[in-house]
Amino acid sequence: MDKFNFGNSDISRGQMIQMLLRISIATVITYYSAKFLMNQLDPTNKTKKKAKLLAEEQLRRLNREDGFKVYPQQFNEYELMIASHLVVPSDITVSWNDIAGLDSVIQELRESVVLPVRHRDIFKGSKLWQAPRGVLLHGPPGCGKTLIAKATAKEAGMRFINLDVAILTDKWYGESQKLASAVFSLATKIRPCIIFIDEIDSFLRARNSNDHEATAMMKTQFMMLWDGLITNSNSSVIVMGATNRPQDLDKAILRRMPAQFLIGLPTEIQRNEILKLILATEEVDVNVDYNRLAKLTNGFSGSDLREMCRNASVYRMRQFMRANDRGNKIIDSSNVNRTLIAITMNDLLNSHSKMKESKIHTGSLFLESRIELD
Ligand SMILES: Nc1ncnc2c1ncn2[C@@H]1O[C@H](COP(=O)(O)OP(=O)(O)OP(=O)(O)O)[C@@H](O)[C@H]1O
Repeated sequence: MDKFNFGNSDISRGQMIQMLLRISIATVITYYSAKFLMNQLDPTNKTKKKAKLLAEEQLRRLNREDGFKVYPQQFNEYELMIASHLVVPSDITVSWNDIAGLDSVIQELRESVVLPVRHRDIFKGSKLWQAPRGVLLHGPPGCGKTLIAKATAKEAGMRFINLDVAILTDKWYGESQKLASAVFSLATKIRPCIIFIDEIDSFLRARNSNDHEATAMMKTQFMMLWDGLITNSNSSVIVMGATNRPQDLDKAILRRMPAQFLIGLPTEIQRNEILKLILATEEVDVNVDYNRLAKLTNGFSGSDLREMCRNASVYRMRQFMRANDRGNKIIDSSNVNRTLIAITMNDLLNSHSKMKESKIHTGSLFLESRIELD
């Protein structure tokens, strides 16, 4: 029998094998226990699990609704993290018809983005007639940038990744570079796809010496991956960014977004169109004067106009309920006098003056021109 000599004691081959076996089992147990413990201690563990489940569900829905042949198994864990921000086309409820007063922007987006993507088979030989790989929507808050990005995706039949950049920069997630690369590999796998980055300036602002080394590296990598899209002409992946502060963006980023659209505060004519669109689905009294409202709402964004109309409608409903409250009795909807629930000019004027006052207080009323002040 073979004997091994350890110091003063002899060990047989069997004992040697047994010892190696024990060491191996102990190593495996230690490895898995450490992994389990690290998973338990990782504060993002729950979020990651949730994100993975959500991503798998979204990808399954893409298969079901879009006839798209992708399966969660085809994606790595980083791509799944990003896929949790995927918006399935049927969940995008806005279209061009939901945007008022921005016809020229819509027309340009239709020609430069929607048509090349929708008809990419016809123009696949052309190196010039392609959708730009980067589109920048800039302008004050609440004027329709997100609305336009979603409607573009809907009209072009593109999938939409609403990228929350916090996930790339949050130190808890770590591995920022792998996630950044997953953004592009996922988008390419599910193309045609829009990667939408709201407040892109907070993520890709001009680089400076105060940047953390990891952040600077991630930005550089993001741009390299983006360049990969530009050279791969068939990829039909577009990065669409929205910002209130285009001046803060890195020049290198601006170069990668050749299509730039200013979505400014609406003019009087645009406000008139927006008000009509917002109120088109509501009961509105015949005395509502859209021209006057459009004149009065100088400095209001589309989102302010919506809020103004919503408050007017809440006010109308409250008045109606107070007048018709019969204790616990349910109001018979077939018997309601429709003129009593129609929003009136007074409701809108009251709502307007309250909003204007609060906007003046908060310093958020940016007038379009002095002429409209009076
Ligand atoms: N041109 C418009 N036509 C119709 N509705 C509009 C328009 N502009 C804004 N709205 C309304 O305002 C809401 C907010 O718009 P949106 O989120 O697109 O603005 P944004 O420019 O992306 O703002 P932020 O910079 O704050 O993200 C929309 O959901 C819509 O109800």
